[in-house]
Amino acid sequence: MSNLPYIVGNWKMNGTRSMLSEARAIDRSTQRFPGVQVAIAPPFTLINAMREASQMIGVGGQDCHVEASGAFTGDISAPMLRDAGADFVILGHSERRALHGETDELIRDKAEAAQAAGLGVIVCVGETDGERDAGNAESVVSAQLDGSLPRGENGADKLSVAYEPVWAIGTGRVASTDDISAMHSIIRGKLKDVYGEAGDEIRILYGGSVKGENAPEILAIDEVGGALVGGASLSAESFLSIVGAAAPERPERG
Ligand SMILES: O=C[C@H](O)COP(=O)(O)O
Repeated sequence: MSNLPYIVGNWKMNGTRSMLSEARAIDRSTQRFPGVQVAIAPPFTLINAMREASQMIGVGGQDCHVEASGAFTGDISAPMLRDAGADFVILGHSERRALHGETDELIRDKAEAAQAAGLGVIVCVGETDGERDAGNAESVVSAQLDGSLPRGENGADKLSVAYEPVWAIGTGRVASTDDISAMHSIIRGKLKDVYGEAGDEIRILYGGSVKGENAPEILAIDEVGGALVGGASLSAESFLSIVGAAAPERPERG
């Protein structure tokens, strides 16, 4: 299990082949930051091309089906992601939970299927603003973790958790450092309950309006092991400013 800071770009439903130039630029510059693990989850259509166009960065999917194959029109399975060159998959993103009705149980099944296929998994959790205003942020996130974390002997393998308060996604509003710190500590406690000692090694990413300007402060928070980045991952320049903020030392020349 790597303990490098993990900076993951989620391109969501953005990007055609013309955007591979951004991925190439990110890949080239990532060589200057050996102390950071960098990855991008493009749309399914770009996974294979991005894998072939890059050497340093991880490439991942944004979702997968529970089954390995079958009559599931429009879906993509975990072994198919592997076959296309993906290393990992993002599961349970709030947009999938809200717009596709994904339940904790389904996300857990997907996570276990992805791990069985050899993929790393990023399980996303996070409360809405209504849930936070009602004082329920902690209980909502805890319940999401209880329901959606992969179990079984190797559940902690290549697993990360992304805390993304829904109200911070794409809004320019960022959770306060105190709130991020408090929630990440709660998540760490839960991971230790579920996985024992292995729960200490799982990286907990923050996501929600992370930019180059706020990344240094966010990434310095105890228990923040990286960032899941949406909008700012779509250009090499803005994404690399976040990667640079995660680098423990000055970049190597190049
Ligand atoms: O997966 C990424 C998150 O939804 C964050 O998106 P954002 O950086 O555009 O707020």
